[in-house]
Amino acid sequence: MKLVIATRQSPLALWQAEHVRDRLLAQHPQMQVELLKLTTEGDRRLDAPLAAFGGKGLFIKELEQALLDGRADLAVHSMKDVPVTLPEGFALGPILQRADVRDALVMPQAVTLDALPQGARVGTASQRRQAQLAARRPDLSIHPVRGNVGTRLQRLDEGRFEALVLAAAGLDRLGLSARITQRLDPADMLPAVGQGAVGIEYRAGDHQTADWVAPLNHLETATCVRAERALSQALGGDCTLPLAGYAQLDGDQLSMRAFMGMPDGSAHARWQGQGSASAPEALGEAAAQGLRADGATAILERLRAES
Ligand SMILES: NCc1[nH]cc(CCC(=O)O)c1CC(=O)O
Repeated sequence: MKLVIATRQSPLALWQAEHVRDRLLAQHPQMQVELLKLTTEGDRRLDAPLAAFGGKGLFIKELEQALLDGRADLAVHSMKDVPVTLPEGFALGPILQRADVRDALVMPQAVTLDALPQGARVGTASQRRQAQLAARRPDLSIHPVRGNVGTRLQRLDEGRFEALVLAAAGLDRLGLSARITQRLDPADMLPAVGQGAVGIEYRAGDHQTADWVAPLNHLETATCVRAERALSQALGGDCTLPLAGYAQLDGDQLSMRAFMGMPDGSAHARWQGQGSASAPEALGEAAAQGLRADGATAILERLRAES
């Protein structure tokens, strides 16, 4: 029994692949699990704006090629970065238990978002984070920053901005929790669809691999992420949209909050509702409809006109 995991080489991607490897070894002690470390087009072009070269899909194309070639059996991803529709021939398998879903502020000089001085510079390249920051603190000035978590922290340490927004899960996984100044309540900064969850992709029809990795699935997380991805899909599935969505499961009840806003803070739409845990996609679609009714249709038109 041998499984090969295709992974990017960023410290976060490696942590996640090693985590899946360790979980597989705990499940199947006789198994041999290897990592195939690849460099993706997205990694090679970390300085270009994401939308300019085709979006986040380019971070996983090389991993999928390795699956097709049979050089690897599975690929491990942050669910936040997995497009809602996979190319033909691939399937999304288990989704592991979600870690801290929240965004985090890293700020050497302030203690809370509200305590940041007027006009403070905040580093983020995410339209979603920008739209929500602008809705709450229109005075802040947004500075685009891309690259791995370490690169972004370095830019902060160089003094390019006063605060940085990153996913708490990424910082925690990298042992950088001590750098977090404030974990933002989802009411203040709603996370991205899939944030904090790690998922496994394999070749469609590879039942052997599917069977081996199936025990890693965390049903509650998978249900929530299904609802969140349905929201994204119903709004066009573009993962660079200023869209946030977070589902939570309580018994049979699935609840969800969604947000879409203009990155300049000039308009936003919100929705909140409940549905059945047995129909997560239906809740995600209801959330998309709710957002549209609250102004997201006009926001989507304005975004399209500006791009
Ligand atoms: N887009 C990059 C990315 N993809 C997943 C994470 C963090 C881990 C996660 O959300 O699971 C990050 C870094 C960040 O946004 O700070």
